[in-house]
Amino acid sequence: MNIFFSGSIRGGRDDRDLYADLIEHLERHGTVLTEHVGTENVEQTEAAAGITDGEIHDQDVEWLRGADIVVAEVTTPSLGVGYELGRAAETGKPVCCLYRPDSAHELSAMIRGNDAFEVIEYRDLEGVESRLEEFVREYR
Ligand SMILES: O=c1[nH]c(=O)n([C@H]2C[C@H](O)[C@@H](COP(=O)(O)O)O2)cc1CO
Repeated sequence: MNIFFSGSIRGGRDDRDLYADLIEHLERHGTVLTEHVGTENVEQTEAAAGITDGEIHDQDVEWLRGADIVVAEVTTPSLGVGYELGRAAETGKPVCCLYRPDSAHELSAMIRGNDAFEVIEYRDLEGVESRLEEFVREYR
């Protein structure tokens, strides 16, 4: 199973460690196409490799097309994550959005208000693992 994991990069990296943990968890169930979202210094690595924003966009959309499911951590608001979710919604792929309500960020109505998205509210990794697993198993 191919999994597209979406998480904030230029929107802010406060949750980077959590993304890495979620990706590690998801990798037990399939291939995470966007492993770099959880890695340190992702932008510096892309810049050093001479990858342009256009290439980042096109590669991302290609991975999105090849994904069976989409899992997004949406607590840190990100234009890129919102864009990916909008495109995913158009394809009808299963989308799961993970949100921590005890954060300072209110979840957008464009995410919570889309009935096609499964929104899981949680506090920490331990509290979300089994629900995430349920979601993944549903589409395996
Ligand atoms: O360097 C990047 N590489 C990359 O893959 N992305 C994709 C994956 C993330 O799920 C999403 C993050 O968007 P943003 O950078 O606007 O927070 O966009 C985004 C960037 C930077 O915008």
